[in-house]
Amino acid sequence: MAPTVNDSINELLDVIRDGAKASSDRSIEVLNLFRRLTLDSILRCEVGLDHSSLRNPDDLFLKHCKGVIEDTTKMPWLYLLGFLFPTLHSVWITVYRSLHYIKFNPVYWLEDRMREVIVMRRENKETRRPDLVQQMLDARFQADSFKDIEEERVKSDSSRGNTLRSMTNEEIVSHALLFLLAGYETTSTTLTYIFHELSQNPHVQQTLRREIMSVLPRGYCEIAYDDLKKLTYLDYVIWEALRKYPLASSVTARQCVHACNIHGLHIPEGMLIHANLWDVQYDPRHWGDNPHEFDPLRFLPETRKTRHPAAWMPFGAGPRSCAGLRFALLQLKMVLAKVLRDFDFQPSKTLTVPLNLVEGATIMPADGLNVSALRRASAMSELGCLRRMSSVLSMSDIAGLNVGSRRASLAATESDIDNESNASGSEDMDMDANWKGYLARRRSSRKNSILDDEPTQESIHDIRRASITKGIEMLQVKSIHKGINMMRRASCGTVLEKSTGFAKRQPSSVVSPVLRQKEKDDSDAKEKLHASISSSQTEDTAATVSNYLRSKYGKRRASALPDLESVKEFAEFNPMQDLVMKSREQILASLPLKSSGDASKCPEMCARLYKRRASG
Ligand code: HEM
Repeated sequence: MAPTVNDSINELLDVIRDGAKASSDRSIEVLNLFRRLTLDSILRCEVGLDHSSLRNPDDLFLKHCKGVIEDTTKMPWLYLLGFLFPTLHSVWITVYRSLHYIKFNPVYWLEDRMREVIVMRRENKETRRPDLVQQMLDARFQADSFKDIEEERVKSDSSRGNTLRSMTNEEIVSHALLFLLAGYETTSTTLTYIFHELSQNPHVQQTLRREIMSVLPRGYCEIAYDDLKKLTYLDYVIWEALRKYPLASSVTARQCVHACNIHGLHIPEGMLIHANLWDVQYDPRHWGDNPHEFDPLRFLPETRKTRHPAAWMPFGAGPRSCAGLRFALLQLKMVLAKVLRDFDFQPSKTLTVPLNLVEGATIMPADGLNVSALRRASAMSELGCLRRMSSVLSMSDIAGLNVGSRRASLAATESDIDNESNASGSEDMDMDANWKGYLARRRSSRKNSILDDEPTQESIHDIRRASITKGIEMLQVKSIHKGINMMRRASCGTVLEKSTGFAKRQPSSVVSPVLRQKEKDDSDAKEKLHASISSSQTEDTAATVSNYLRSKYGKRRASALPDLESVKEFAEFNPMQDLVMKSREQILASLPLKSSGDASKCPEMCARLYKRRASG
């Protein structure tokens, strides 16, 4: 499942990027986006439909799912009657169905599509795939265990006794529909609330991002399931959002089976009981004096231990609690981990707080949610990662380049450098084309099939190799400027300065004096390099470029964080930050260093400062 969800999230990243670019304050409406994401994931994981409502906002599945949820907000009287008079449920269902003759009911459209898929999957044995529908098709039960729902059928066929039976098509259709709607609406609304809280609480967003970056540093394309388990603060953020917004509280009703007394309150048999989750999850007895505050640290293990187990139950409780809990949590974690690596979220100018909520099947923001999505300089989408890999791996080839024979191209004028920036755009396009071509081929190969092949290691490997080859080609066949440009891009966490064309680091608050000196030396080297390129001193320039590139980028690994940031992010996230920084300062002070050049001679410092990987 994780690779399938990964695919959808990669598409989401592109849509966020494009959507934010198109708006003046980079704001995007995320509720609708997340609905499209969760719809795509659930359709892929549940019924094997290769679907992309993220790419196609007019998608019919999306339209009808939205229609179902909207109906639940427009006809609350019918749902209320259902709750008040549950024994008359067959009447309410008939009323609901009859309304179809007045107004088209989107549930029927979805039911028909599910039926088509299931009939087709049952008839065509070659369409097997590891999804939920397949499990239902394969399932076998004791006929007796279905007495309740199949009473008529089992009675009339009593001679069969304990024979096994499979699920009927109609049973599978109704389960599939339930999973589709439950999976589509709840997770997307939860994501919306989480992004709202993150944009309102920048310190939480920052801490969470640091944790994510420390476990999944730049260069990681796919997120492995095991890595997600290491993200504990991410868990706290999700749990706290589900505490503050128990959006599915309206579906936690139970019917009393035996009359009983609870704390003196008599509950007769057959009575419908509804847990008021909003009261429970804001109760100061469990959550302290300020339950309205968004504080993920409420879920620290020691605090959790002392709390009543039923004080938090956004997924319901007991044997009939949410059947999609694990899937929902997996998806929430993957989306947050990937999106926060690439974007910084802030409240949009048009946002009004508190959110205007509306009740339907779930409790959701009535007007969606607008947030501003700012792409981070270090954004590392799958494509970016491939680009960077190709840039970095090509370094082994640059050593072999005959720099001297490229004098002509090194004698570049200022306008050449500008052209080079444009050319780098075309390289980007080449790489984009590589990637898009690969996706298009994958899609067209599945065009007439409902089957979605999982991306194999091989296919990922192929596209990587293609990008690397492309990068090497650029360096060898074209000019060295393009090589330089690629090396520049290899240094992530930097901003490009158009005027000089060289990377300049963001100022860092936690940088030791020696590291500062190193930065200064770096920037001096860059200026010298640029000056020599501009003044066409070809012989010197060739040597300078070659030395500069080798010393600066030659040994960097694709998955490594830039040295300064690695140390900074690790240290800032670590609660031992002060101790770490102090001990490092002490080590630095005790070293006999005269210049930053000496630093590289000191193995201890190299080990501590320069070669540490964030994942180390
Ligand atoms: C953050 C996301 C989600 C929340 C907050 C949520 C919440 C709930 C709640 C409160 C219930 C009622 C439980 C009870 O009565 O005790 C429920 C039931 C259910 N949920 Fe979820 N859910 C989420 C995601 C999902 C997903 C992604 C799926 C499917 C893929 C799903 C499928 C179901 C199903 C099938 C039931 C009915 C279980 C039964 O009656 O036995 N849910 N959910």
